Amino acid sequence: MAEITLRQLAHSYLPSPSGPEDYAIREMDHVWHQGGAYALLGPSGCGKSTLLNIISGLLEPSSGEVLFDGERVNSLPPEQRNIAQVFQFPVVYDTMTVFDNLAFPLRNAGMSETQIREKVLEVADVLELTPQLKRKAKNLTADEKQKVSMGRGLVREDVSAILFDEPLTVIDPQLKWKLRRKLKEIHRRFNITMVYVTHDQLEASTFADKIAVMYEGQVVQFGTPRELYERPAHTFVGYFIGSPGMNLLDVSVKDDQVRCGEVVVPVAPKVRDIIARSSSDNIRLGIRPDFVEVFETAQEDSLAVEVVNAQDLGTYSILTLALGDVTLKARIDEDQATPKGKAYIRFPQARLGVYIDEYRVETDHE
Ligand SMILES: Nc1ncnc2c1ncn2[C@@H]1O[C@H](COP(=O)(O)OP(=O)(O)OP(=O)(O)O)[C@@H](O)[C@H]1O
Repeated sequence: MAEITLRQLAHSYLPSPSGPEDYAIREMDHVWHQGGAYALLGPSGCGKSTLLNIISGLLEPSSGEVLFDGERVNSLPPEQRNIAQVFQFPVVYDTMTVFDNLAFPLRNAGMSETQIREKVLEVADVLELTPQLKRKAKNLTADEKQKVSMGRGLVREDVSAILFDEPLTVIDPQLKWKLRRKLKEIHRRFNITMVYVTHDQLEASTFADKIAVMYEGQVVQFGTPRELYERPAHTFVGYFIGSPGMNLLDVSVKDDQVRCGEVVVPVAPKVRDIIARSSSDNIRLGIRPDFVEVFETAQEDSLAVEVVNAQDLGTYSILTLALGDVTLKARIDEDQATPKGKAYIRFPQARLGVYIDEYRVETDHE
């Protein structure tokens, strides 16, 4: 069991990196608390595997520290870190039985055969592998093999954390859901710190209590699925989480009014002041499609838009709207009539985020 702290951690695969873009991991501080169920979510190439390999000891970071329960482990090899890692492709000993595969780490640790049997049977039961215990691993299906890989991490009582690197890649879609639930159940039962790497937001939010979103070698937000959805801390989180992603409108202040192109956007005075004071030319207002209010007639503070498209998705529709030269999306429920041609939209102030140089700025109404 361990709390894993990453302190001023950075990693470059290049011998002499010259700028931030040469780093697979840009300097970061982060804590994975003991017993947490975490996901590390981000697009391909953002540094997820690099970070996992640094935690497990397969890779030594260029700078910074990895601490387990406050003890620096940078120079400890993987076998002394007591971290179990489950990779995309199952790692099993094909010629051994499932029982022997699961028993392998325990025999290595010198545990008695009686204890080994007890532990293997317990883990096999949780993973629903009991009927396969006597079978040779080479005769298993891909998902059974992956369950054996997971089981090898779970049998060890000394394990500090289990790191999963896209573990369901080789699993049939209908079984993925079942295995994800299994993992959640295992997490509750064994209370082990688990970090689950994925590029799939659904996988991340069904498994994890908290998600670290990675982008270009940095954790840009660490929060519950709800926090990531309702208050994205970075434009990337707004774009990457949710479907469709958050609307982002380029804005500036002209004649004391916040404008998106030529359209004046009504915002709270505090928001206007923040935008007016900023010297950046990268300022955007962000709002999720489901927080955009849509009306058929003009309302106080509403903006006139053209309905470009309406996509009926059963219980809701996604509208594509033109606000001046800008296109945005709004989601309306099935009980709301779909407007045609002209419509009016309003941005509830509490749902509107201000992003300066991609990061969300705190405003009073939040
Ligand atoms: N062994 C390596 N040598 C050099 N560059 C590497 C190496 N491994 C990864 N990289 C680079 O480091 C960056 C981060 O890669 P990493 O594999 O950690 O990302 P990832 O988020 O896990 O992506 P994926 O989901 O595609 O595996 C990428 O730009 C990648 O090209």
